[in-house]
Amino acid sequence: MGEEARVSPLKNFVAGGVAGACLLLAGHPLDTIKVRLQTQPKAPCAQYVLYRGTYDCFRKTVTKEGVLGLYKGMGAPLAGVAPMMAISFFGFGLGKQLQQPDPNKPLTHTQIFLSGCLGGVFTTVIVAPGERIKCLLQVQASGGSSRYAGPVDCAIRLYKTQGIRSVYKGTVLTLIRDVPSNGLYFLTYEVLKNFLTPEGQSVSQLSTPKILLAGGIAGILNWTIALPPDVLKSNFQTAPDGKYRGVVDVLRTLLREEGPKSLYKGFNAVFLRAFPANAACFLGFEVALKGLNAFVPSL
Ligand SMILES: CC(=O)O[C@H](CC(=O)[O-])C[N+](C)(C)C
Repeated sequence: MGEEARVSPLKNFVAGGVAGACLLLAGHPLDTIKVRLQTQPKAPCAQYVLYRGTYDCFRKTVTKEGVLGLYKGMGAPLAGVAPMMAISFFGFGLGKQLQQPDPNKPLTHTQIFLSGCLGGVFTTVIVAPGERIKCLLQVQASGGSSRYAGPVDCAIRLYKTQGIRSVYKGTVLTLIRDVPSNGLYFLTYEVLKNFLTPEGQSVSQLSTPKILLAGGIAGILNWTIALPPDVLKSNFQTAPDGKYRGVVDVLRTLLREEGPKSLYKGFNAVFLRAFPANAACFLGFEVALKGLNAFVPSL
């Protein structure tokens, strides 16, 4: 693999930022639904459940809060997703460069996977606090209370009351979610890009529908392994302090109270979102990269 020209980590960083903005705009409404479904309180019987499913959650959110309700909690990701994807693409590019001293020697699948994993390690520094704040805001809106006025207020209060540990609550689960899924994400995209490139053509000439297809599938596969740790993370990060003793305790509690199916809570919302959001993400990346190559080739 790898007849593609080598892209500098800096170009990956800038184009990754554009990719992140596209990902957020296309995916945030379904992300709100996902978090609300994942964290809704367990009802004594089906009749009292707050949201009966993806459509029910969508309908109730729009009826109660308007369409903008779907964009609740977007302040933190807005400031977080673009840099997160910028760092993710940067880490991926750096990982590839570190493992490929000779640009003419193609990388193996394992090396591509490991490059993606490196991106996942780097992003955790900003993703863990970003997710903590985002989930708290999404859940408080769904519960009807407004303890935090917004992302900055939330970050300040968490920091003031319990320090940096509270802001970074859920870091281990974020690593468990993002390191392997990042590896699979980039590996899938690169493999599909090569597969979809007609014989004798360069991968950089891939058509828009094929980029969308490769990006969308990469997003879906990424979530098949990211969803169970994501459910644990959302529950852990939004739980009152002291409710869980740690990662294993959240897993045990969820399995005991709601069974193994609970690890795929929010499945419909996640998979409905994954394809369009990640298709938009990779298209944004490729378009931005073409722009950078044309206007700032030396970057
Ligand atoms: C698990 C996750 O956040 O996936 C990201 C894409 C998405 O659908 O939000 C991509 N990445 C694996 C780079 C974090």
